Amino acid sequence: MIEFQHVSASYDEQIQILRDVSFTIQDGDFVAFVGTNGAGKSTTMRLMNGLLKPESGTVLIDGVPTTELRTSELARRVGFLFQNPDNQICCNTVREELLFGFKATGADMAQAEQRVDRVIEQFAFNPDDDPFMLNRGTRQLLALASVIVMEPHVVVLDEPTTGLDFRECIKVMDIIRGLHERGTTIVMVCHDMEVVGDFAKSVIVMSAGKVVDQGETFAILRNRETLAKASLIPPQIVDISMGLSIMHPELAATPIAQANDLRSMESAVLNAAQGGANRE
Ligand SMILES: Nc1ncnc2c1ncn2[C@@H]1O[C@H](COP(=O)(O)OP(=O)(O)OP(=O)(O)O)[C@@H](O)[C@H]1O
Repeated sequence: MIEFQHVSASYDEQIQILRDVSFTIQDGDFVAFVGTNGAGKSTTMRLMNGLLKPESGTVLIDGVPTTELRTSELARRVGFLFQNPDNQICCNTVREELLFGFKATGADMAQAEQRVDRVIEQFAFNPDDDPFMLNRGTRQLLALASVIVMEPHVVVLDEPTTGLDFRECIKVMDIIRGLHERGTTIVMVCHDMEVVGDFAKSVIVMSAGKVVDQGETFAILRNRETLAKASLIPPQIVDISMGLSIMHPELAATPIAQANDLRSMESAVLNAAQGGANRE
């Protein structure tokens, strides 16, 4: 479990970046942090992996303040994927890169070699490839794999799909969904509301260094006040569903006004059409 209790933070003690931020992320959740540029989302992520310490308030990982956890212990509990894989990759071969976290935390290397072999197979990597010669999407997958291989309880992802094409984005998100299904807690910063709607179970909305709303994904993505506060545009189907129920108030009580994805919109529209045909 991750708890932020009245956390304030800054980089240079002059400008306060986070102000009195409180939230709880339960084990096994899949949470998306959303909000405008500069809202403080990445800063919040840095507080979770101890790269930044709170100026006031407490960040607790499994009940222990991050200020009391050694960096290696924190790294074992919370895996972190940076926005740019090139800030993460530092070794000359794929295999070395996947072993790096184990060496840095003094882990059992026999077990490490086994896990690395499994991940190389799962991702279909060539272990001898030079990471810096790989394309952007594969470097992102390698950075993700080097987090996953450590099997942390929590994986924090700062905009995991930025710079990826559609196919690469689906591949990365499918791997993250698989992790979540196997019980890993996922915390993700994401600007793409389609991705948030498709994957996240809950959403925390930030604006100007504060949490302005939090809750179940579609309760947030359907809240006009919250969307306006954080300048968010909901996923397309949600936008259409909300728009239709404004333009046609008689639809507000029908499944069309509740449709959050293409499949539920399709069945709501077909049902409505069949109802209309039966009445004729
Ligand atoms: N290393 C740093 N030193 C000083 N100020 C920083 C640093 N990193 C971020 N900031 C400032 O902190 C504020 C919050 O930045 P942060 O990156 O946390 O926001 P964000 O919500 O993740 O934004 P984005 O969506 O653009 O990534 C911004 O005003 C930013 O300029």
